[in-house]
Amino acid sequence: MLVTLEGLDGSGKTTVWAALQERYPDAVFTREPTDDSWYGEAVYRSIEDDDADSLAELFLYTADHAAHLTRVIDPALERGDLVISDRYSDSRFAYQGATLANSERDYGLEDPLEYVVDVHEPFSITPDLTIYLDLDPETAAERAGATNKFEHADYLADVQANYERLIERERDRFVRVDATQDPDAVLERVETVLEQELEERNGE
Ligand SMILES: Nc1ncnc2c1ncn2[C@@H]1O[C@H](COP(=O)(O)OP(=O)(O)OP(=O)(O)O)[C@@H](O)[C@H]1O
Ligand SMILES: Cc1cn([C@H]2C[C@H](O)[C@@H](COP(=O)(O)O)O2)c(=O)[nH]c1=O
Repeated sequence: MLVTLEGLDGSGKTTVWAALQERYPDAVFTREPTDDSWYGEAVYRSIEDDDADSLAELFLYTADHAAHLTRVIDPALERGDLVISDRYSDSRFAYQGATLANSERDYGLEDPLEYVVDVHEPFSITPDLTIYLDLDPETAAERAGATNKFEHADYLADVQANYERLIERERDRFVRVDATQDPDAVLERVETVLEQELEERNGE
């Protein structure tokens, strides 16, 4: 089963992801951008470049995703492992959807979010469950510390709007968790959601 954690920068995904490792010692814990491949390194270079071309950046993230699927996700799912990823394709749909929409250059994309979804369609795997840590853009930017070009409230507001579009059309896959709660309460809620999903699947 593939479970993904999504949300704005600073919403607490990595905090939850790290805590879940104690609860699920046999699961495969992974993340995007990857932090153990040259594809991921290329993505981090782009994140640091305020003038990066938005379309090129989309394809760097997508290349990292493709290699991540081949190297980590596919084999783990084939073994029947539980996979928990800190960010996954919805991050691309929401973030690059917003970046492309706001780009100075006109790429001729009618609906950037749909374009990014379509790029993934032939080769990617849709998660079984996506936990969305819901936080307002201002608090998210504050918690994240505004250390990169994405961590600003006005940009994160556009990203949030894109996440809402994604949630609206896949209500069964997404579970929203209130990320304004204290970290223990957030973790407890995430664990409950995950347990319920695992029980349902085991009972099938
Ligand atoms: N529920 C919470 N309440 C208050 N602060 C939190 C909460 N969860 C995490 N934090 C703090 O917010 C900051 C960002 O948390 P974290 O790195 O887990 O977020 P993230 O969603 O993974 O961010 P990013 O996407 O930018 O990597 C950290 O300082 C963390 O300690
Ligand atoms: C996977 C992915 C990530 N991003 C952005 C979101 C963050 O600002 C950075 C780095 O991610 P981290 O969780 O803070 O380490 O990259 C993105 O724009 N598109 C993506 O697909």
